[in-house]
Amino acid sequence: MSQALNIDIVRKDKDLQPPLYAKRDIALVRGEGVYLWDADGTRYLDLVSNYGVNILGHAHPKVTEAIQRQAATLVSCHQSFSNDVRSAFLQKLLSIAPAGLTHAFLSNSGTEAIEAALKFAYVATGRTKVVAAKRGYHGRTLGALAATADKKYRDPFAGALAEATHVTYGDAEALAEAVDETTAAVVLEPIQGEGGIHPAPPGYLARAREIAHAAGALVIFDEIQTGFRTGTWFACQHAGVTPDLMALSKGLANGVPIGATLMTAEVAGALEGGVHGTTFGGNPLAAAAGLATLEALESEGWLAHSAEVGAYFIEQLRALAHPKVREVRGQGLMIGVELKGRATPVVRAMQERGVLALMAGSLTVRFLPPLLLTREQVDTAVAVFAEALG
Ligand SMILES: Cc1ncc(COP(=O)(O)O)c(C=O)c1O
Repeated sequence: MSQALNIDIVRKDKDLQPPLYAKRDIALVRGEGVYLWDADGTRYLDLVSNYGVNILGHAHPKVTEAIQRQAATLVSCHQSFSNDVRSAFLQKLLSIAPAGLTHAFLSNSGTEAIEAALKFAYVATGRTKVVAAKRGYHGRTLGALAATADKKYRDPFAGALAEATHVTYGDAEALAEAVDETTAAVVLEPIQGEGGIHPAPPGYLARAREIAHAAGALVIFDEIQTGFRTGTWFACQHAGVTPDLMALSKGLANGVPIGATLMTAEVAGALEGGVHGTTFGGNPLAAAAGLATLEALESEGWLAHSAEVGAYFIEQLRALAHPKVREVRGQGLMIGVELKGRATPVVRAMQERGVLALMAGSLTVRFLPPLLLTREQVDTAVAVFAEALG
């Protein structure tokens, strides 16, 4: 394929949409496993996996087969009708959920999963105030945006956002001060993703649950980015803390749009018809992809693999002891390298060398690869990262 073809696609993609994204200058057209190809036929090692979505890599045979089979059977089915594949998916999802989360509402994205969690917490508590964390990211619909901290996203909509207080992540004292008898929910990521890959300090999630419950508020864990990626099904399982509501999306169906809001029987019991709804949520296509994804994660042993390879990745990054690196943080295959300077040039230099990485904030290079990554591919990634640092 010619260079002109790639540039032409990039230009149209850019010109025909509102300018909401800082575009990278390649057009990706195909993926297989941990690799992506652009329209010119250049191959990239994918440490982005669509911002953490393609947990089983691209075109995983079992997920592809499930999608093809379901596409030829029944794509769409409103949740007012029952469906065989949706039932099987829900059963599987709730069987791996932390004990106590017994019901799930299905939607189509991360922000929708949070939006539902907030509404359910409002209804279950009869309150509307949210306490969330500085650096926290929970999506950009108006409800979810109230919980998101970044002023850049919030300020244009300040007048339209629900009441929310943002406290320093990891500071239980600050949380205890902010939570009161008007608080519906405390919303936290077990590891902050967009905010720079910051794992919760030991004991923080358990303390947050205690503080919330003492005030009659609920705890929402946002596992949209952490889910399936940290060596266990869910990151809160490392801390042994179960929330009242848990939001999932990204990796859950390996690329088919999906969101899920898991909840306790108590929260489910407080909801009634009309509280929330969606036309596409729970569609059989996404359910089939989700079921195949969860089954493959389990039967092929990818959680244990990601714990092992992730620890190796972190070890190799730390071993670089590069003077431009401030800190390496993460768990499993959710890894951030905070630099002493801007991350953009490093991410760009890696792309030029055939490795795709992400930013998290302006200083952190973020790696969210498919769990399929091997030690050899880690070695390549670390060598390219070191070269890109200069
Ligand atoms: C922790 C977290 N919550 C919520 C979201 C929003 O998900 P979506 O972009 O699917 O709406 C994201 C997306 O990056 C996320 O990382």
